[in-house]
Amino acid sequence: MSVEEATWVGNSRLVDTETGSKYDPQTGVYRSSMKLGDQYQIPTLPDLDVATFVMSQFPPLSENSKVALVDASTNAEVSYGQLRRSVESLASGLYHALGVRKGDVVFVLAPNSVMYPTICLAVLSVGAILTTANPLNTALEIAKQVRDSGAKLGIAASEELEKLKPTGVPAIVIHRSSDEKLVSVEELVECCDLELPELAKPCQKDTAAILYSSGTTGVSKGVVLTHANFIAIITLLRWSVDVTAAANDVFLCFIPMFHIYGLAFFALGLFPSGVKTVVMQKFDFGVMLKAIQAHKISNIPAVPPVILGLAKYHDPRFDLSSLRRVNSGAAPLSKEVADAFRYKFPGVELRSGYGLTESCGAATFFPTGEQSRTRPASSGVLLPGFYAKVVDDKTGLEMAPNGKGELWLKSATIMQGYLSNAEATSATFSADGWLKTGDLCYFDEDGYLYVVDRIKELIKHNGYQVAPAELEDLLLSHPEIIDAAVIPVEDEEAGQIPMAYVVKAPNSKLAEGQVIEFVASQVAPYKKVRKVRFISGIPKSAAGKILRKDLVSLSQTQVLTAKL
Ligand SMILES: CC(C)(COP(=O)(O)OP(=O)(O)OC[C@H]1O[C@@H](n2cnc3c(N)ncnc32)[C@H](O)[C@@H]1OP(=O)(O)O)[C@@H](O)C(=O)NCCC(=O)NCCSC(=O)/C=C/c1ccc(O)cc1
Repeated sequence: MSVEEATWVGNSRLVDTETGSKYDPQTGVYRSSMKLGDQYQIPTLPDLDVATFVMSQFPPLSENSKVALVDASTNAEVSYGQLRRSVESLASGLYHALGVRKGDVVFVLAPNSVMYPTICLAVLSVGAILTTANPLNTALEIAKQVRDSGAKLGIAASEELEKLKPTGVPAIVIHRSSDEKLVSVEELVECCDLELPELAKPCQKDTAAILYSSGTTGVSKGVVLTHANFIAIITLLRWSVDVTAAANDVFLCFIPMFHIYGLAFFALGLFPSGVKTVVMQKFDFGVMLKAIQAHKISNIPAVPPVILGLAKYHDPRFDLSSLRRVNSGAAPLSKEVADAFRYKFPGVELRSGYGLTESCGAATFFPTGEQSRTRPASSGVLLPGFYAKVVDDKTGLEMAPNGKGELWLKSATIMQGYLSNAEATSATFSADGWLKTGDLCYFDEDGYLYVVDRIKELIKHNGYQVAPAELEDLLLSHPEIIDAAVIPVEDEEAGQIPMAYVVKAPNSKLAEGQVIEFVASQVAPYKKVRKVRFISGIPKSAAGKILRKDLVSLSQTQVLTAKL
């Protein structure tokens, strides 16, 4: 597959601007009524890999000096030409110097940096499989993911290397180290330039990444995504950048590249649009305001807590007049927060989108800011090529517009399944291949999606997934806890916080603070249980399933009672 063959012809906007999702009463299926122009068709050539696909659409060689990435803390710039060379050199180093081969899993443990996209594109170029993790995860959590994914090599920020050591997996660091025995990505980028043999190249059906998500129930599982899944979402992303007129925007990246939202946008998907992205290593509100002013940022893919922060705490000493578009994803954006943001920033288009790790990122979006302004509670319309059903959980019937039920999805971006977990995979797909999202939704008559509630057992803290089952397993490992259930409690700033109901062993003197500390010492900060209530028994169904809704109602009553 040559680079030229993968390149789109021209860049004119052949976009059908009819929007909405059409409902077919015969089949009960909603589908996008928007059409992709000819130049945005999802490539079907079987021997195409996502790295070749992305790099084939970099700006032409005559524009090699165009800036792709800027480090927000040092202002160091990476041009598209440098990015291409770094990817090719690192891929060569991974293959020839480190022996990484097609199908090997490479574990990336690092915060955001301008090097992160190079690492992802190089790993994918050699046909290795990317697995990523939050560097705030504990050594125990990382060891579990290393084991589950079968990682063969680690690529870590130097401060995270210690967490990989106990796993025994060989690891390299990102920046050159004073320890001469440590190989670094920087050295490989500088030294290696041997060609990759044709045989090593991956193709569309090969696995590209294993990202972790708890899905609708249970603990975190490896979501298997292919090159084809990424090629499809990246095609749609490029189309959406064009259709939302964002092609000349300067983007700000603080959402993490180790999750699908940041990975699909910033580590892979925005480069075909030729945009410039300013990268923050981690989120800091003040640093974000400074970066917007200094780099004249116009577009921020964000999450609700950041939008709330901008609406509430924006410091007028900063000039944010460059801002044009802010996206919200990863967690529900309330109408109140959206209204408050629009009041503070009347000239900025705020749009919500809906997506999942299991759908390789976005499934819905808003083509225009106006559509979003008039429907502040909606998450937009289906992306082209997506099909949806809204299924009543009791009757199994497909719901017409305004009828609520579980959202089911089909598209070229949907995962292959959960790694080595046939049971969870078959529970998540219907017999005829629909992905059951675990979200309670409806479409209005114009085909706009509204996410009403979560059916799945999941807590979203700052847009990060927290699996109740994982915290319950931990709580049950405490010698003085005989039963436990973890539920979400609404929180203005973080969206939700995890709260535990705990049954103590007889005569135990366990206190709330001890339970909080016990969990906190073993999990990443965003998973901490932040409230504990003791209870005599956990309510369960006849089949032994925790009745979480009853506990959520109980917690709300307890809050009200405490207020009186
Ligand atoms: C920017 C946020 C909202 C806030 O950042 P933060 O204020 O730094 O807070 P953190 O949650 O990152 O963690 C801070 C915690 O870590 C701690 N911490 C800090 N550094 C340290 C340290 N080195 N050591 C140990 N502790 C530390 C720190 O003390 C603090 O602890 P605590 O106060 O107890 O919460 C951040 O949480 C964030 O980026 N969240 C986004 C998560 C995210 O991208 N989720 C996407 C999942 S995928 C998905 O759903 C996709 C949807 C999608 C939807 C639509 C689309 O179009 C496409 C996709």
